[in-house]
Amino acid sequence: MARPAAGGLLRFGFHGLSYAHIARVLPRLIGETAKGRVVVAHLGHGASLCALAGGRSVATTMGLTTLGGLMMGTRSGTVDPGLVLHLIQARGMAAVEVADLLNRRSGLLGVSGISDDVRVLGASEAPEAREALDLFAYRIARETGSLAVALGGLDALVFTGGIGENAAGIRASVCARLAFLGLDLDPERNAEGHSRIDRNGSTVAVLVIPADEEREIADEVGCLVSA
Ligand SMILES: Nc1ncnc2c1ncn2[C@@H]1O[C@H](COP(=O)(O)OP(=O)(O)O)[C@@H](O)[C@H]1O
Ligand SMILES: CC(=O)OP(=O)(O)O
Ligand SMILES: [Mg+2]
Repeated sequence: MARPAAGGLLRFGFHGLSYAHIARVLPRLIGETAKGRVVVAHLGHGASLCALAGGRSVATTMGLTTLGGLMMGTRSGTVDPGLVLHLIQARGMAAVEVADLLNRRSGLLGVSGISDDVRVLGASEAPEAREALDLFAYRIARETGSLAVALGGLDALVFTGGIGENAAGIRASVCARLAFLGLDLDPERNAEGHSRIDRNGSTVAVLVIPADEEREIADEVGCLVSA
């Protein structure tokens, strides 16, 4: 029997419509591999990862709120819980100020001090911009490693969302850090924006699939209407 959640609090995860769409289209793109161990990286203003086993979510990086997991445009992602206590107890910050700091003034914007937009940071020559993008890619790769443990390995990695679909440099930086898993990115296919961007012989398939949450909503409403 499932245990009742503490105070009704649940680990929700987010970007579910995006992940549902990927799980739906993946078999057409990679066949039987779609039934294996897949990590999907939804990288937009908000960013999260989802581990799919047999097409079903078994772990995600966001939890009760959209603050957890990856570093994002303006959100910190996971931090030491003691940091929050320190800011309140030792620095005298109000809870509302901490919430504003972690949600709206952290992430790519906070680290770079320049922008939350990957396009602006990619075009900047400031070392802080480079540092922010490197940290963003490092956090994605590190959390992908964590989800690979949850899955017991990795057969496919999918990039989606505005950054996942368009930022070839971020994809390359993430994939380089995951090469030890047997993931071999094809730099040309990645730069040219193909949907399949791993090299022949890569033990991990790497794909870029456009997010289509609207299509998922339409399909679900269609199912309800025709039921
Ligand atoms: N051509 C591009 N190159 C790099 N990054 C891009 C590009 N286009 C959009 N982005 C990034 O995508 C982000 C928005 O992603 P999107 O998935 O549209 O957001 P949302 O979470 O609001 O749906 C922007 O913050 C920007 O950093
Ligand atoms: C859940 C979430 O972070 O949404 P968005 O990516 O639209 O900010
Ligand atoms: Mg979106």
